[in-house]
Amino acid sequence: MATVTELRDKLRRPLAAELATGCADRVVAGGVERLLASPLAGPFPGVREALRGYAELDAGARAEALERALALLDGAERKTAPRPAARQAPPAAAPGERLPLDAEVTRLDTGPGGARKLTSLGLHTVRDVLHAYPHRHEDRRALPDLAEVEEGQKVTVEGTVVAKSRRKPKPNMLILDVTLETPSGGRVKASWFNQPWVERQLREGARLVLTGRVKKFGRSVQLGVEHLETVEDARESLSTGRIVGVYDSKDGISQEFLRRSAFRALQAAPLDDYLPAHWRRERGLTDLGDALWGIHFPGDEGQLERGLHRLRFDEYLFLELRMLLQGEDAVLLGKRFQATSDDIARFESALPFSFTNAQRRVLLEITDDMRSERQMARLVQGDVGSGKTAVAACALYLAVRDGYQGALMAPTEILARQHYANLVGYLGKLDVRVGLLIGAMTPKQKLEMQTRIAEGEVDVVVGTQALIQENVRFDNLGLAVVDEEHRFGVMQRRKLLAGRPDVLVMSATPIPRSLALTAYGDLELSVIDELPPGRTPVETKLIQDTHRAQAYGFVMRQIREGRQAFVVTALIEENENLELLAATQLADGLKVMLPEARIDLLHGKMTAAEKEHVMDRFRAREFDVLVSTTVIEVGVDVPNASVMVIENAERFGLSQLHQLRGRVGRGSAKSYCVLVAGEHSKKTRQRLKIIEGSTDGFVIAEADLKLRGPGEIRGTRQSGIPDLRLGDLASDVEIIEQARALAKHILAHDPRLEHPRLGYLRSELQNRSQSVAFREVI
Ligand SMILES: Nc1ncnc2c1ncn2[C@@H]1O[C@H](COP(=O)(O)OP(=O)(O)OP(=O)(O)O)[C@@H](O)[C@H]1O
Repeated sequence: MATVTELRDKLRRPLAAELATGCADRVVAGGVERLLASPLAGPFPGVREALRGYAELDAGARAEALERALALLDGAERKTAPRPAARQAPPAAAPGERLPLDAEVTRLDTGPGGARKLTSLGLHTVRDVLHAYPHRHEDRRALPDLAEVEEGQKVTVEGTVVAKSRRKPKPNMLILDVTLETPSGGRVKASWFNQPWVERQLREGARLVLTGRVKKFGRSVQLGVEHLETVEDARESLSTGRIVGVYDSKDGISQEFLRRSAFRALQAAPLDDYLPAHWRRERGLTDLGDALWGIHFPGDEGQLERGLHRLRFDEYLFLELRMLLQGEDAVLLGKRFQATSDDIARFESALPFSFTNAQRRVLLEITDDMRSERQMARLVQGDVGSGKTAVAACALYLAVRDGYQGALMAPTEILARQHYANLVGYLGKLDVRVGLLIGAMTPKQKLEMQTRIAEGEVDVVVGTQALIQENVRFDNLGLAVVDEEHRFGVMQRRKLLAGRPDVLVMSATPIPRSLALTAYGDLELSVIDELPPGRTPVETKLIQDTHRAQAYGFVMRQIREGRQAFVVTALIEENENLELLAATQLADGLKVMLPEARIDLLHGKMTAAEKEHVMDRFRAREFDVLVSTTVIEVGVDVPNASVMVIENAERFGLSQLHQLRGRVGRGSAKSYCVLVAGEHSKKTRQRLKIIEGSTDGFVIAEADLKLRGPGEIRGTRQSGIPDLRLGDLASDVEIIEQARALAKHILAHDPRLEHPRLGYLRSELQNRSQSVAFREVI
């Protein structure tokens, strides 16, 4: 048995080489011949026969011969080996060395360059890898039959190649078509463009597992293949034939690699539970090992659900523990401002509008805090466009009037520049000196700005993280405003707090008030629950991609009226390169479809300066349509843009769609949002209809939760809160209450977690706080 496997493994390498290079290689051929002559191949005359004269065969024939030999060996192996039980457990691997959780990833056997890839994703220890959870899961178990598949649905099918053809419609274009017959007798067609290397796997009679999106032509089903494996490979694969996790990644780091790394970490790490068994039992929580295997490699939906539930519970438990432990020194002395009503009136009289009642109420709450000697720590929450920045500008003005400096920290350079422009607009005419400090500036410019800040020659500084770096010293910082808190860790906020300025956090993430306490336990909450008058809600229309031409016809009419448009494309398969490709193709397609329009592109691979240049030109109306990947950040403000088209809208979370849509409808013109659904299933329609029917962030968040299934995007992207990678504040009310009760119970009996029984829990709390993967949580 061992020899079958060994010989098979040794033959797989040359096969891979043949398929990859497609040409006969003398070294590879020599290796195969030696292998055949070795005792290893002795017991397999059939294999030797299949590979007879190997070195003389041409490239295509070699691969076929190798495949024949491998098929024989597979057969031999199946006869001798007991078949692994259904795909419940992950494939077994040789038991390796045990590694402590804080062992560096270099000790995980992830292949050449593996450790470097992991660290480039911020994963430095085995613990980091274990807790870098997939952000969604894909069901890649082969469908028993194809009767129910829907257009656009991603499915996995297993079957035998019953027909195969190759076409060369142009000299440099090769199209391979195959028809696959599934065990239930269904037929699926699949095509590959310019991928000659897959041809070897597509011979008639080959048994394949394909994953891809369904396209239906009448009753015939066509698959846009994204993943292909032979049935034999699929049996040992971490990437098909099961529910697979999809991880956050970046260019050049494949999902396969990340799955393998998670697998190795799970095998190597001790998964001792830090929660005592009786606590788990009482709360219906599975054990840690089952949960971690369950989130990375679930045997079935049940295990995935159990795992998610347990790991979510843990997140809340640690969050609550941390908050309760920190609570002791919560009342801090801060700055005491005059913040007079005269100054507020002076600020308002310089505005081109008056504050809404909600803005006024929130300003009162803020000024109450500013006037007290307690340090202000307040969260201003308001839907997109509700006027949070205007309120923050007023608070900054009050601080400056009292002789202090103010700072505004934004999550990205685009937003920092935009806030800078807005603040100059609001405060410039009130003789407030506003400065900008961002990473993209030259060292000389930065130094100059730092000096001016230190010497008190700038009143309000706008920046990114650069603002909290060591070498920025304020002369007299009184108020720090942090935009979109969820992008920053609380640690960063604390750094900014050196010198104890009052702190105002702005967020557009809709969280029910009762739950905001958990997310921002140490912040008071103010809500701007009213939009400025005269805003007509953005009219939203959901269409299928087959009606795209009409949608762009409408865009063109808006452009002729002097308006501008955003076109946003979704992230495809977690790969920046593909995303860029999709955006570029879309932009090229639009140039053909809308020849009169001036079209430009914004994507994540541009440098900050390039992005800003594009945004500046868009704001200055130098072009009409901005095609963008999701780098169109929350908060981008181009009031003349009156229409947004969101392609493949089904790939976004609803809250994200709502944020994106908030980029239009910011001026006085009536604005429109077109959601183009690339997938036509009932469920997609139902979800997207929510956005079509409401412009209220809270309503949308709630409705979304009701519809969301376990395999869909969740965590940070949805909730917008970094402390929670899995947790979703709005849906987890019950778990939060349980976790809070347990945290209180623990600390009531043992305020400093000193009991030896809680040793594991204590060290997990500390370790998570230090772990890079949990950096945001601290
Ligand atoms: N009371 C008001 N009346 C009229 N317009 C206002 C009022 N307050 C703010 N605005 C304008 O509305 C737009 C959005 O305001 P602002 O940028 O302050 O909102 P925001 O809540 O910070 O938005 P986002 O969350 O999208 O960043 C701006 O163009 C601003 O000038």
